[in-house]
Amino acid sequence: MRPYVFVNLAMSADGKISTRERRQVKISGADDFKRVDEIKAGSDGIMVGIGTVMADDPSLTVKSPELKAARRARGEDEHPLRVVVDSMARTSPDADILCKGAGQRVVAVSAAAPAGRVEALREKAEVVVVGEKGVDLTLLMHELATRGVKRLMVEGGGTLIWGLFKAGLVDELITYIGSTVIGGVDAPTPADGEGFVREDEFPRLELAGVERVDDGVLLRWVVKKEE
Ligand SMILES: NC(=O)C1=CN([C@@H]2O[C@H](COP(=O)(O)OP(=O)(O)OC[C@H]3O[C@@H](n4cnc5c(N)ncnc54)[C@H](OP(=O)(O)O)[C@@H]3O)[C@@H](O)[C@H]2O)C=CC1
Ligand SMILES: Nc1nc(O)c(N)c(N[C@@H]2O[C@H](COP(=O)(O)O)[C@@H](O)[C@H]2O)n1
Repeated sequence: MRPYVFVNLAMSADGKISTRERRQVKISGADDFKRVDEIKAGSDGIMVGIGTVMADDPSLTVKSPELKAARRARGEDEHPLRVVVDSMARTSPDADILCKGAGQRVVAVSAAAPAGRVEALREKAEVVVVGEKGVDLTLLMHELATRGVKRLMVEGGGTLIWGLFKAGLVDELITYIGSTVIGGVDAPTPADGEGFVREDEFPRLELAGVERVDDGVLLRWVVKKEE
């Protein structure tokens, strides 16, 4: 049992999701940010890796007052359950994702995480231990499903997205391609990590939507199930 997992990200025309300094950059325009807010508000959970928390310090809150009100009217928290994938419990207890906006948080750590940092995080979030040295994403998905997460949005970054593809845990990939070039061999891309080598390992995608948004294009891909 696991949630439906969809990845949403914004990349430049040359396929970069940030600069080589891993600084947060604005790739999307106003219409795309509105779309992202809507799909976030329609999700039960939203997940990022610790690399994104340290680079961007995102809150991952729903921004629109109307969307927050609609969630409350459905009996939901204003914001989806926020999840950080963080083997060594490096998330700062002062991170925006733990401090901004009401609602529940899960920090997924491994058994190797230092006890003191885990205890500090327990003040702000539920800490789930899944995996020995790194976070076992399959076990984490099961834990999230038992907490009622049916639709999970993944906001990045590239290392986490790679890990999810590698584990066969992605159902849908939504990419906004913006009208800019970032460049840099070390700039992060939508799926980093070690990468696949054999063609028979490559996840296969079916194009489910193409739409012009702002000055860029939104692509929706559905991951084909293995036959
Ligand atoms: N344009 C966009 O849409 C977005 C851009 N970004 C950008 O992405 C960059 C951050 O990406 P990145 O550095 O790759 O960091 P990620 O957010 O992908 O976090 C990666 C970290 O997650 C932890 N992790 C734990 N278990 C796993 C696992 N099983 N698989 C994969 N990762 C795991 C690892 O750290 P540990 O071993 O310590 O647990 C790993 O280094 C930033 O520059 C940010 O601005 C981010 C989101 C969206
Ligand atoms: N969709 C999208 N477009 C961009 O241009 C971006 N830079 C990002 N980045 C993601 O948005 C997060 C910010 O979240 P908060 O506003 O703090 O809630 C950031 O961390 C990236 O995940 N996304």
